[in-house]
Amino acid sequence: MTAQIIDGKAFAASIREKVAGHVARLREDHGLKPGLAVVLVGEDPASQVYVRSKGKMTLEVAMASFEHRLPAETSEADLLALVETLNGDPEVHGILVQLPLPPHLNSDLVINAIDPAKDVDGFHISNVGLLGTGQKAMVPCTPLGCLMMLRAQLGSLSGLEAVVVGRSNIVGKPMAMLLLGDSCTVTMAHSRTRDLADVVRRADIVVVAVGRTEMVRGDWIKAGATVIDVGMNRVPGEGGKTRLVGDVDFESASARAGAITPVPGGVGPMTIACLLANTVTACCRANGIAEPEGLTV
Ligand SMILES: Nc1nc2c(c(=O)[nH]1)N[C@@H](CN(C=O)c1ccc(C(=O)N[C@@H](CCC(=O)O)C(=O)O)cc1)CN2
Repeated sequence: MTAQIIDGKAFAASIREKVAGHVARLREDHGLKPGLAVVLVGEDPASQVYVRSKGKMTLEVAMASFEHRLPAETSEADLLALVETLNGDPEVHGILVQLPLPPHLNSDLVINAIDPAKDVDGFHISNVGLLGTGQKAMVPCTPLGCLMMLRAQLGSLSGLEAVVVGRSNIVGKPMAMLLLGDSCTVTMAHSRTRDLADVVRRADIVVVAVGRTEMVRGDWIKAGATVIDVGMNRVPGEGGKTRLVGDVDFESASARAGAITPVPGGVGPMTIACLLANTVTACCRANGIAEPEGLTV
């Protein structure tokens, strides 16, 4: 079997187009302009790239973009004061603090200082609790993007066996909650799971977010399974350059899977598209306007 490639880049473009339509309607019908504030502390090169993309794409869908770049040595008190200001700013509907933060800053403390209604990352403890109890939450962008791709690929997920490899707060745990919400039978596995290959082999859906280069091999994949690779690992490439590879060995896995996301061009682009979608959702909720269909779960 040769897997169908799930084109996250094209899917993300279609979501951004939908978001742009909703932004136009919010302006025409309600005089509203959704605004997203992104806070970057320090100069981590990858974070700088992501924050630049977020700002550019926010403007492309005609939302307001507020970028705050702070020096690496910013104190926790100063960062918390900025979050407080953004919480009170009526032009800001979504707040995102780019992770990772420099080690002297407590990211849990900072994230939990964000107004949960503006927490477009869905990382605030209130949103985690709402998602975990099946209530209306802000849903973390990467797992939201994965769920959208799975639904588009498979239709109903009800009753399917799903294995999530990786237990991070940003991807693994919320992904498991979302799959449970869609009535999958969910197993959470991780790098210390015994007989991991056998656990993965029983899955109709495999989501891998474990941060280990090409750890999941083709012979771990059940024939016809849908494989979502969230991994983003930089490895040496040709001519002294680096290249990006996932947590799944793409070549061998695509020989067995029914469908698979590539890296790059799979899950990554969905993350920013879902961030824009969450900002529209937050703006609607803040103003008592019915939320557009299809932008969240
Ligand atoms: N506050 C947050 N911090 C971080 C998040 C997050 O969701 N919220 N996620 C990641 C980084 N991230 C967005 O912030 C992100 C990662 C990757 C991509 C992406 O489009 N990747 C491309 C490849 C890009 C490249 O070549 O480097 C792809 O996979 O095709 C977008 C956003 C950590 N921090």
